[in-house]
Amino acid sequence: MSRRDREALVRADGLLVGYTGEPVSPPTTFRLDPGRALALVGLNGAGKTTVLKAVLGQLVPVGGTLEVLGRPVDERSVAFRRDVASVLDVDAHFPGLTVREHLDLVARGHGVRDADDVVDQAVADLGLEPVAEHLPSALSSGQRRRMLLAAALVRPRRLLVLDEPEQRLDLAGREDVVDRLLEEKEAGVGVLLATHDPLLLEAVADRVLLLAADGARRVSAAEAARELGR
Ligand SMILES: Nc1ncnc2c1ncn2[C@@H]1O[C@H](COP(=O)(O)OP(=O)(O)OP(=O)(O)O)[C@@H](O)[C@H]1O
Repeated sequence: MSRRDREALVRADGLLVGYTGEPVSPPTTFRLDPGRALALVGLNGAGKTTVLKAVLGQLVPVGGTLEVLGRPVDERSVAFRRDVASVLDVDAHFPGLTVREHLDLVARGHGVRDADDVVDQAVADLGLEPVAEHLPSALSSGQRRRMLLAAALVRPRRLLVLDEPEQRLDLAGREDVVDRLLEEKEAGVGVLLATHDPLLLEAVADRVLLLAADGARRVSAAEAARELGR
């Protein structure tokens, strides 16, 4: 394996993902390097989330090879849990903790030393100040989504996996996410996302992989954004 290959955060080769042994999308081949962003696009049901679940170790691939951080996925390993942050479409939060308490718990649970500063920054970046002391039940769906995104940003990470981070966000929220993801890339984090948002594609994605029934192929961000904008 070359040094470049060893440094890849994700390498998929002929990857087939699906449920009960049945692939839901064509084989996909891609790699993601530090400081880069790869976007998966495609129609509803094309298999984007399923690919992300395989990368996160929530599903065993049906075929092909998949390596994350240089080895087959083992989501139980300490290194994997330390280095991989994700936000899927799951409302994963503690109902009895305020926004700030939730973020603080995530940061401290991951051993972040300057947790107070990191949490303050994420609260500000995601526009959560007005609701920082609120319980999740008192948040709008977009504010809850912002909290979940913030939770991924208060913990250490080398790889950030996001499933449609634009969901339920207003334009200002989507612009906040763009700004944060550009900072993530700048800091050397690799970003793997599924999205339907032309803004994210054009502003953040370095590569775009289109999943379609007749095969997966690379398209330009502009081409994908045009398709999605229709
Ligand atoms: N738990 C499951 N068991 C069986 N099939 C599933 C399961 N979850 C999803 N599928 C099927 O897998 C296919 C791909 O779903 P997936 O959620 O990956 O699509 P997607 O590209 O993320 O779509 P969307 O744009 O709607 O989020 C769909 O046909 C879906 O019905």
